Amino acid sequence: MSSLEEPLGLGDLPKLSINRLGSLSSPRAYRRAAADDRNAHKYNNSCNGTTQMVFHGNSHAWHPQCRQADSSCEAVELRDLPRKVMWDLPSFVKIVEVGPRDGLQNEKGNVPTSVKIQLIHKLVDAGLSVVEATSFVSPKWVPQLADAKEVLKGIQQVPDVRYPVLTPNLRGFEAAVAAGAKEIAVFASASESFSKSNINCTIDESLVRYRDVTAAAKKHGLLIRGYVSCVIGCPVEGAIDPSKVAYVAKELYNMGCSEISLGDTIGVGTPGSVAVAAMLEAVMSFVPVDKIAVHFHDTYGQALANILVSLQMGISIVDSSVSGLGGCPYAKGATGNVATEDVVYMLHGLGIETNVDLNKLMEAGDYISKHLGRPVGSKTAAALRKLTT
Ligand SMILES: CC(C)(COP(=O)([O-])OP(=O)([O-])OC[C@H]1O[C@@H](n2cnc3c(N)ncnc32)[C@H](O)[C@@H]1OP(=O)([O-])[O-])[C@@H](O)C(=O)NCCC(=O)NCCSC(=O)C[C@@](C)(O)CC(=O)[O-]
Repeated sequence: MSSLEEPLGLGDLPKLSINRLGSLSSPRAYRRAAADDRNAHKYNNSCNGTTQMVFHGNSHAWHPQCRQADSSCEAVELRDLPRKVMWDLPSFVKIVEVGPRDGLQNEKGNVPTSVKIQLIHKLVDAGLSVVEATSFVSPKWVPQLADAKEVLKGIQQVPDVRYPVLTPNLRGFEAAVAAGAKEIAVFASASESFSKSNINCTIDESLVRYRDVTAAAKKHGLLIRGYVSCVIGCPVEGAIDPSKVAYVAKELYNMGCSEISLGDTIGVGTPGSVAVAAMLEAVMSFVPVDKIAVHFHDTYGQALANILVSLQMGISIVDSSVSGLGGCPYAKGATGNVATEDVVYMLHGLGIETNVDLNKLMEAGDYISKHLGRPVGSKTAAALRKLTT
């Protein structure tokens, strides 16, 4: 047993091959790439190649730009540098916004249904194509989402946008379908203790239950998302063996989940070779990489670094929560998900497309933060607001 205050025994995890990480940047590769870029800068613009960082209001990004006033170097913003030092990054990342569900399930105060609906509309308006709307779980367990039916019915669904909802059992599934759900999500755990405290059954019992739910969903032609929680650590059991994560992911994939989201529920993962990379390697043995999503809570401030490593390993689906809302009522010590604004800022900075408008996303973040009566929980949004007001 390890408490949250004690470091998890991650060193005990089995050592798996991490070949895909072989392409991570080395200092030598970095120096070579940087030299190439300096040369390109000089050759293309016949200038001395010195640059300064300039803030571009429209794109909300800092870019290196030539110091020479009359230079045409503006075009040479060293855009390719990230790709030179970090190989294999995807050109597009799909963001799955989980704020209205994962975020609001953890709020102590009551959030009115109309506010939840408005938040979802704002997130879709910002360009997010997947917004997890709510959960059809027992209101005794999660009273915050007791208005699931009203929320789902109240949304003006936009074509081509997905609004998955969590369903823990057939009862929840039927209620979700009756309210108009077109996509559901089942949620299992790689930790026995968390499975028991979150859904009151063992891992294997949950898989039996989810076989019924996914069979029913397939009959109705619904899309199915599968979650695995505690993929790195559990507040009760400590480090979780990657083979346990791989087992649950494989079972969910084989029962018809089209996307498997791997949740670092208590946010203890680090980008080091053992924790996140080994877990992803283990899952990739059973689930195609383009079907895997990563879901990092930011308890230890490691989420963005973990996402970056995941991208380098081929992942292109990332879960996040506007304004960093979130946590799980049944995972002691878990704080919010990584903030969507911070993920978008990082991805755009890497030259990766998301189709998300950061301005509109920040408006959604302001809206819900104001409602909850606290400052916005995204570092990016806080910094950009200071810069532009
Ligand atoms: C699974 C159960 C229902 C088992 O709960 P149980 O108590 O074992 O089941 P039960 O069948 O005895 O039901 C208890 C009561 O709930 C009712 N009930 C039963 N099912 C439903 C339903 N679908 N909708 C509405 N009501 C329901 C049922 O009718 C009964 O009511 P009563 O007869 O006492 O009046 C419960 O444990 C539960 O709802 N758990 C959900 C907990 C939850 O939502 N946790 C947060 C989501 S997971 C998460 O956040 C992690 C994730 C996904 O984000 C990834 C990550 O971060 O790692």
